[in-house]
Amino acid sequence: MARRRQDSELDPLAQAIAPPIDETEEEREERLTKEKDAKAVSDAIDEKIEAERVAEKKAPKPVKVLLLGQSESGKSTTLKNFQLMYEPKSSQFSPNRFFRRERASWRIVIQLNVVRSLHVVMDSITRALKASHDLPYPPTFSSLEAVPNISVQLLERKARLAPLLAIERALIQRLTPAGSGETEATQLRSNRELAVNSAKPWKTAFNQLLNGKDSGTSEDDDGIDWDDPDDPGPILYQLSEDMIGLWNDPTTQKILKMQNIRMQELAGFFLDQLEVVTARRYIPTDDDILKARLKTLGVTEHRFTLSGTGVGHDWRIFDVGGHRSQATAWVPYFDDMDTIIFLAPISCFDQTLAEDPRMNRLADSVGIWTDVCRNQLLKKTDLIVFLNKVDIFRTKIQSGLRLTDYIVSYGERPNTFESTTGYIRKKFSDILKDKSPIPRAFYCHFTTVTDPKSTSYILSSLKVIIIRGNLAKTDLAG
Ligand SMILES: Nc1nc2c(ncn2[C@@H]2O[C@H](COP(=O)(O)OP(=O)(O)OP(=O)(O)O)[C@@H](O)[C@H]2O)c(=O)[nH]1
Ligand SMILES: [Mg+2]
Repeated sequence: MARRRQDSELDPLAQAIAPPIDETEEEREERLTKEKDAKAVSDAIDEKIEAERVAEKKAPKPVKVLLLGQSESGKSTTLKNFQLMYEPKSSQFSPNRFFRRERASWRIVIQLNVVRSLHVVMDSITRALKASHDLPYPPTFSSLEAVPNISVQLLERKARLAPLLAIERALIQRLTPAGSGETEATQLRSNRELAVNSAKPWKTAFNQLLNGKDSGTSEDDDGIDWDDPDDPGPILYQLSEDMIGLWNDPTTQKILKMQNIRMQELAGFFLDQLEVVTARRYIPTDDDILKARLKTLGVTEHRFTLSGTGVGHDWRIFDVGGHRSQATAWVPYFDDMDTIIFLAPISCFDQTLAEDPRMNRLADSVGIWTDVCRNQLLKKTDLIVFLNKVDIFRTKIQSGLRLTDYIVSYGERPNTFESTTGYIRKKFSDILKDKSPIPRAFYCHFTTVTDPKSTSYILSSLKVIIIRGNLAKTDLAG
């Protein structure tokens, strides 16, 4: 006792926990009981931590899937399909209501898509006008005689649509409000496309700023503030008739055709639904949200719980920006993926890259695929190819566009849908066979990821393959 007192005099910690010198027998009893209780609590916590550690070790490892492919290949749209299928629904009576909380944000994106499309159309009319006034001749025109007569009525419509420019600016500001942390991460590219860094929860930030709350918390709350004085919806509604008239005017269609502009193939095409999307109380449907275009910057991780082999699995899906400089730059960071879903938009066989007009967009996709296949870091990763935008591809082939005019190696083969798609599929399969450091199975699907029905069917069928691959790797590691 005397010795401990000596120690406690020297050591402040020992002093703090040492029993009082004049402790009575009763106080001692009480102190010992308290200490016993405290130890029991501490032991229980230790046991719980150990049990959790053991359970975590036993649980299947999270399934990691990376979406890869050039810009506009459909990565974010594929992710939206996963969200539609697997994120918790608000109730079993309102299936596919996942996007409910985000509808206000997607409405703005769709409005921006509409306004951008109209600017493309209006710019084409301006070019046609310049040509008809004998101004410097645009290279897209084959001859002066080809300039159609532009009616006064069409010109008046176009003039009445001038406010669209201001609306576009307002919409961009709404998507990137000051304080959302988005402004510095958001870029307006040279082609006027808005890109948002998806690593930041832009939709939540936007909704909160818009409504002062996390919107859409009740079942019938769509998160849209219909009385918001800054909402461009009412002006778009007022301009609706002119937008529809301008788009449907045969002269407009002729001008677009002559300038080789196919609006239907551009990302975020809503011009055939103008009446619906500019309606007073327009709320985007799930299909509309799948079609809405917002370019991705950076990388984002999404988590889902999926069951596939009877066990609940934690899935992590990574969506990355596919801008040319980014597409393969991601690869070194993703060497621990179980599966890569590689998206190749096959409909772009007749397009060149904006950044490099000498490069065919489909050839670019094939180039990225080759890099992925031969990459040593990814040799244990399962690869699944989505040959995407088959709907547009089919239309092009059926309208007489010849694959061989753009892909010379196609040669004299018949220009049918079956033959052309078969050729492209084989090309991707051969590259995997030739370039992969170790033999790997070739999984390939023709997809239209804007169609949620067929896509959910494909994703369900892939689920088991992906989980199986993940389990095999876990077994090998263990
Ligand atoms: N018609 C059609 N449109 C598609 C298809 N897949 C995607 N789209 C549209 O193409 C546009 C681009 O798709 P995204 O999913 O944003 O492309 P992304 O690969 O994420 O592009 P980045 O974010 O720039 O890398 C969107 O407007 C989609 O709605 C398809 O199969 N058919
Ligand atoms: Mg994207």
